[in-house]
Order: sequence, then C-alpha cells, then structure tokens
Amino acid sequence: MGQNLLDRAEGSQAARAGDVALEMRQVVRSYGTGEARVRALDGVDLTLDAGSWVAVMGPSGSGKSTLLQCAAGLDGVDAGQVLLFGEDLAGADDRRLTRLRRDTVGFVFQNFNLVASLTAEQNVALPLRLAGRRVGGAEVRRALDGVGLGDRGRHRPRELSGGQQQRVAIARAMVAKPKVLFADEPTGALDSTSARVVLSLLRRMVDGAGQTIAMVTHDPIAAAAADAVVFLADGRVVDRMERPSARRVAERLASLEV
Ligand SMILES: Nc1ncnc2c1ncn2[C@@H]1O[C@H](COP(=O)(O)OP(=O)(O)OP(=O)(O)O)[C@@H](O)[C@H]1O
Repeated sequence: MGQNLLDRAEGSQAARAGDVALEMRQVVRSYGTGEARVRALDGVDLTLDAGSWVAVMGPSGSGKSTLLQCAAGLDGVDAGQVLLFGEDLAGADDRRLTRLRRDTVGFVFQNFNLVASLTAEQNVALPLRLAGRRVGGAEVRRALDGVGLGDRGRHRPRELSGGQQQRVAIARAMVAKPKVLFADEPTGALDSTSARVVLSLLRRMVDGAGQTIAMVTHDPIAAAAADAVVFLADGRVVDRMERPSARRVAERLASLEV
C-alpha cells in the first residue's frame, strides 16, 4: 500500500467530498480452464464515490460476489485495474494488501462469520487483536452501543438472534474504522424487521461517518436503501440506477432474469 493510502487509512475514516473510493477499469476475472472456463467478470467498469452506498444486483451467477472479492483485494484479477482510493491493488505486494485489508476495508457477510466460542465483545475486538493492536474495553463497548447491543457484550453468538449477530458483525467491522465496507448479502439471512435495523445502521455509517459501502443483495428493498444500484449480467455492468426505489429495482432485475 502506498504511503498516501496509509496516511489516510490511519487518519479519519471520513472521506473528503469528491474522492473516489473504488474504481474498477475493464476488470476481467475467469475461473476454471478449457471447456469449463467461466468469465465471472468480463470487463467491469465501476466507480464508487467516497461517502456513498452502492448496491450490486444481478441474476444468480452474474458475478456479484466475484466483483466484491476483487474490489476488496481478496481475489486477484486477470486483467484490468482495481483502485482503492487511487491505489492500484495489482501493484500491491502481500504485505501491502494485508495492511490495506486491515486498515482500509471492512467486511460483513450473510452468515455473520462470528466465532461461536467468543462473546460479542471478544468477537468485536478480534480483528484489532489479530492486527496486534491493543483494544480498550470502552472502544468495544462503544461499538456495541452503536448497534444497540450495549447490554449483550457478554453473550455468545448462539445466545443472540440472527439480527443481533449481524449487528455484532457490523460492530466488528466498524471498530477498525474502515473507509470502505464490503457487504455480501448482509440482510440475506434476516427477517424483514432485523433487515431494516441493519440497513438503517449502514445508512448511518454513510451519512454520519462518511464511510463508503458496496453491498451485494438479491433484495430490491435492501437495494433501495442504497444511493445507487449497479446491475450485473454475465459479468458485465449493464445498468446503473441512482436514487432507486424497490419497485423500479425489482422491475429492472426481472428484465435481466428472463
Ligand atoms: N471459485 C470458483 N471456481 C469456479 N467458478 C466460479 C468460482 N467462483 C465463481 N465461479 C463462477 O463465476 C460466476 C460468477 O459467480 P459469482 O459467485 O460471482 O456470482 P453471483 O452473482 O454472486 O451469484 P449468486 O447470486 O448465485 O451468489 C458463476 O458462473 C460461478 O459459477
């Protein structure tokens, strides 16, 4: 990671207006070989402004999860460029990528990915501990307070509802103050009430803390909570909708799925 990116990652997570958080240029990512070769991403161009929230939608197999993995530096690309705050991930060695993942990006997954044997507080503190940082109890409790779970810090995941577990996962992602949060189906396993709570937490991160979110979802209602929706089909961006409504998103998605 370049010093420029490190400086910013270590400073405030709030981005400056006009910054571009993520830029993908003609990104290609294939899997398999020979007959079985699949172009999961087939020339993706995508720009994500800092301080904005973009949902990624598309039919099953259209490349949504692959896009998120490549954008976050969890997976490499075959061709094209991925720039996070202007820094080309392809040019980053393993050490730089590790620091980038630790300092600049956060993740939230559909199945929460909490450690079953740890309490909510320990789960929230884990990424910082693994990164060798001292973690204050107050910092962890503030993060849990922020997602409305200040009284559940000593509970283990199995003692929490799905919605509460996802809120712990959000607190865990946010305690490191990432500039960009990548969320893969964050409401996919939740009932509609819990989903609404999670979506309002994500909105607060964007509006309150100036963070940037890229979120894969199948749910038009979740997508409508974002500032814009990008539609993928066959590994390409085929449309982008600003200020989406659930109805318009559902209609556009249906037209891609036929
Ligand atoms: N590790 C892999 N090995 C081989 N093929 C893969 C791998 N990961 C993804 N693919 C293929 O790449 C394409 C895109 O997959 P991806 O998971 O990104 O789609 P998606 O839009 O997220 O799908 P879904 O909505 O079903 O989760 C699919 O054809 C998939 O089969």
